[in-house]
Amino acid sequence: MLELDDLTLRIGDLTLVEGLNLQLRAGQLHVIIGPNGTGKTSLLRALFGELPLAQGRVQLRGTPMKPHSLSAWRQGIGYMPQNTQLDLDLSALEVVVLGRLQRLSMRLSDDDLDAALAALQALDIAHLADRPVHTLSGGQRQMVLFAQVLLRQPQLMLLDEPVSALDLKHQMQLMEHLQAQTAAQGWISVAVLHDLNLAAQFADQLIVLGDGRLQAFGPPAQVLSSELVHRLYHVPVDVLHDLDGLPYVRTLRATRMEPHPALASR
Ligand SMILES: Nc1ncnc2c1ncn2[C@@H]1O[C@H](COP(=O)(O)OP(=O)(O)OP(=O)(O)O)[C@@H](O)[C@H]1O
Repeated sequence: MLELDDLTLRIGDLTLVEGLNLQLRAGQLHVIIGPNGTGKTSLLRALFGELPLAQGRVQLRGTPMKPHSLSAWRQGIGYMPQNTQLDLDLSALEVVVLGRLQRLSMRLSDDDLDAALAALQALDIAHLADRPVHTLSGGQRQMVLFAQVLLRQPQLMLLDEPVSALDLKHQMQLMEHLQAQTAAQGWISVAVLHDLNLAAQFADQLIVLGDGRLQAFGPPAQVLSSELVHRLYHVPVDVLHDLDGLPYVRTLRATRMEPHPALASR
């Protein structure tokens, strides 16, 4: 369990997130949704120990996060930040092996290399293994960094917009892998997504942030409503349900473009 108790985050005079209480369970995929600038990235950074807590407590499996022992805290965390720029003179395989950094001694073991290759294969990107990472496309980099955090075998997985550069096939591949491994390995996974339909399809629990506060928390079928989406994003939507009862969001246009009169008469 990851417990957030009365968490408040500030940068200077700006309060980013206030009074957040959450209990996130092992084996579940939690997806944070919410408008731009509402504190999603800041929350992940705080959970990784990159942004100090202004107030409140965070505990992972009973162990509190403490400012003087952050490197120990981070050992159990797979963190994939939003920025996936990789100006390194390393191959994709070498970048993935860095996921084992906390365990690497002077030499790489065959086991480390096998695990890195297996992670690339599981994500269908083994063909990228020898490519220098600075030559990869944005989507390829994102997949390689995902393989790297998988290799950490984290207790807590923090992913900031992990599919933002991915095509449809790779979005599904990454999310399916994350969901399956979270359940199988008992990870506590937290991912920020902007795509509400992807969030509804894969989240066990949605964490809905708006105006720096928790607006809703729970399974997508209970949480996602037209009223909530409209209140958050000020966009008219219908929230419909598929045959499995999963919600999906259809955006509605408030106005329709009329053809220019000169074109309409043609
Ligand atoms: N280093 C910083 N200095 C000043 N303000 C910051 C800093 N980092 C974030 N903020 C502000 O904190 C607020 C929350 O930012 P954050 O990046 O957490 O939002 P977000 O929900 O992840 O947004 P997005 O969906 O656009 O990625 C924003 O108003 C942002 O401008």
